[in-house]
Amino acid sequence: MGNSKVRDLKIDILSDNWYTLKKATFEYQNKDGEWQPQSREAYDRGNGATILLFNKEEQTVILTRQFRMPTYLNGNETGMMIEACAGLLDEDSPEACIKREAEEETGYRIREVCKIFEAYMSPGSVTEIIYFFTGEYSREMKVSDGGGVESEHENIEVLEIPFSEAMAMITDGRIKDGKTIALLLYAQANALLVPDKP
Ligand SMILES: Nc1nc2c(ncn2[C@@H]2O[C@H](COP(=O)(O)OP(=O)(O)O[C@H]3O[C@H](CO)[C@@H](O)[C@H](O)[C@@H]3O)[C@@H](O)[C@H]2O)c(=O)[nH]1
Ligand SMILES: [Mg+2]
Repeated sequence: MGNSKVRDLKIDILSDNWYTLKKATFEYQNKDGEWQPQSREAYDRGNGATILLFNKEEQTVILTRQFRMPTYLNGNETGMMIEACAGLLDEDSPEACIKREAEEETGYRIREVCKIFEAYMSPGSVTEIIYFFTGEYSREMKVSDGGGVESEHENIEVLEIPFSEAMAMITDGRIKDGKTIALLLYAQANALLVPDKP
């Protein structure tokens, strides 16, 4: 931590049930040099990784569909979300995490992944940084049905969708997940799904 405009930082834990809700109390030096007391809450659920699995030949991407309670509480009629495969790092590196999650959630054992960027997805309220990857998949990489970890009741549906359809799903609102939109737009901007010239 190296911001000289922040001093006297204290952290209180407001909730420590599944993840951690923290309250940071501190002073922030404003433009006039005055120190102002502030407090901000931050939800800490660790960091995560996500991946766009794509197949250039077939022009398809692998996405997942699952129930997300927080969206159900905020206007998502069914609570179902279409998302790129993603997971929390736990003790793993981002690359090891995303390979593990890809296999658990989608059933594909991906050999090579490419880190494209990292992003705080909700910097005013959630501490999490997400590491973004892309990876090519093909039939022979499929080692199981995926679906997520049984004991965690993940109930994840695996979808294989034409890339053009996935892009249309952003526009018509069927895809409403920030990390998934970022990955699909990245793929379009960088022509990832454009077939190799013969
Ligand atoms: N019992 C219990 N389980 C929880 C709770 N919150 C989450 N879980 C479970 O913990 C597991 C976490 O699964 P991961 O695959 O590791 O993470 P994720 O939920 O897919 O999260 C990913 O996507 C999120 C949304 O975009 C990201 O925020 C996150 O960083 C990550 O990328 C899931 O089975 C989820 O249901 C909780 O409060 N209680
Ligand atoms: Mg997940």
